[in-house]
Amino acid sequence: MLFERLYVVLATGVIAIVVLYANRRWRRHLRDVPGPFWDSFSYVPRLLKTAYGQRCYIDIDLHRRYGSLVRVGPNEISFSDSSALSQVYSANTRYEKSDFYVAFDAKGPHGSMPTVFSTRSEKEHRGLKKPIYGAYTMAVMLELEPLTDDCIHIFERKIDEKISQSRGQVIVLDMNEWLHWYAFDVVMSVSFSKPLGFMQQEQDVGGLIAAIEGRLRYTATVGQAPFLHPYLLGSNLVSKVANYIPALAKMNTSRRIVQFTADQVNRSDVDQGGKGYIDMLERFKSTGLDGEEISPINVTVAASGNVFAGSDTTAISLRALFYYLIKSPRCYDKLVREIDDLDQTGQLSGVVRFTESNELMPFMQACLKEAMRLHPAVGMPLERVVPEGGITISGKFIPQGTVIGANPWVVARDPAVYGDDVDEFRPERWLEAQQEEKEGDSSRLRAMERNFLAFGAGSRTCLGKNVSLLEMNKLIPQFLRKYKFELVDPDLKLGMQDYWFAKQTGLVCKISPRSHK
Ligand code: HEM
Repeated sequence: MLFERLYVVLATGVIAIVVLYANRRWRRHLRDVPGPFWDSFSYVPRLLKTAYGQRCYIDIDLHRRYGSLVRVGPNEISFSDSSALSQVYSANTRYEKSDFYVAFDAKGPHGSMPTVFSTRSEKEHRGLKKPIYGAYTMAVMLELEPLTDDCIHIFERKIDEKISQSRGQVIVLDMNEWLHWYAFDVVMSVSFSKPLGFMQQEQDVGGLIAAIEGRLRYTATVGQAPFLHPYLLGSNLVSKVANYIPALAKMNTSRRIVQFTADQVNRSDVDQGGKGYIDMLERFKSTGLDGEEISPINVTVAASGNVFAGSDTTAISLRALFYYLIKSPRCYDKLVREIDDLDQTGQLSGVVRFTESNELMPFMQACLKEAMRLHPAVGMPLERVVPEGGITISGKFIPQGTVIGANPWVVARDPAVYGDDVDEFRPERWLEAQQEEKEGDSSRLRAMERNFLAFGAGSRTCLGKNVSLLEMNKLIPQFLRKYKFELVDPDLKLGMQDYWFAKQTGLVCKISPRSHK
């Protein structure tokens, strides 16, 4: 009797699970969107694929196999149709961020807090962004430019010392980590008026880079099945226990990153007076800028965005540019000629200024754009929720509540937009499109810009874009003017760890002084 009852309970359970999964798989409207069969059944394939750290390549491959719409989860669709991009990622969008971003919330003293980056609500986003966006303008960055110069001086001094220790010969430098240290020192300088000393100490100060990396592994992976987060590191109890398990402690670092930021916010050692500039933190704190009040905890949360998002992204873009240039001697030489011509005619400052690079170096701008096209810093879909009324993409109706997203890596490789040589590093494509625009046809450039999601798009476009443009536009010409860069292994193909940020591994370079410098 007991066994019979047990059998009935078990059979009912199994049937319920089968019905649940079948219901998911054959959901109306989504059932005929192509994609790997098991991805439409369960969240496990998504979790596994992301945990593998190669999501950008996986997504490119999926779209090449299945077309512009791919079902990548029971309720998730990846799209690459250009015509839908400006609708989904627009300035006044109704497409809110998905729960993928939940695990990116900052952990404050009183629990999780959505940040300007992680908040799902567009309304809340506007409220969080309004008091701080004034600190990210290019005018502010130009005021803070001398802080970037200081970091470039430190970087140059370090390289020069190593070259002189090797009697003026070639040195070998792990540009992977040095570019990261540079990017971190700059973003800390413009944010808090002081570099943390990554380059000075030649190490990951306070383990901050490792802390961010660990957290990203968690957020990127668990974000594939965000309903798990409250039972994992989103739970206070689990989070406390995780601190005693080294493998989990590495990922349980959100509170530490926020605490680090709070220490900077509460600093007493930085004298703002007489400096001739106001750093970003002071601007966040100032209530006068946009007439908006901002609470102390919101200052910390806003500043933690700079800590979390401000270094990996720029370092990845810089690495991409160095790598593609070295791999393409034609482009490398052309860019060096552009810089040298300006240098020889006295048009460059001691440290190249942003305006010199931005206004006088068209090929340099094209190289930067092309490197960021081929290697966007974010390597996973920018997920959004379809609002009321649904959306039709590639002729297919997708209902309200479905999670859709375009991966910047996928849309940047659309041959219909960028041409058949889409996988090649060819900066000239941007100059050609700009020329067409000058001649009255802007269609190609507009399409290329629309598919360029390296900085995101619409209302959630990167806030720190100007910070990174400042850093990159100065460092690259300055270094190419002074040094020659080669790969230690000329056949090197960079490794990849894609946990939201598509981080390269293995960029080890030979650096030698250029003879006339
Ligand atoms: C080359 C460098 C950078 C790249 C490629 C980049 C890329 C991106 C992308 C793709 C997004 C949108 C993500 C989404 O839609 O989910 C984003 C948002 C954001 N980024 Fe960046 N980023 C860079 C540098 C920075 C820097 C230096 C900072 C801070 C100093 C920063 C702070 C932010 C913030 C706060 C957001 C959220 C904006 C919002 O939702 O309003 N980023 N970034």
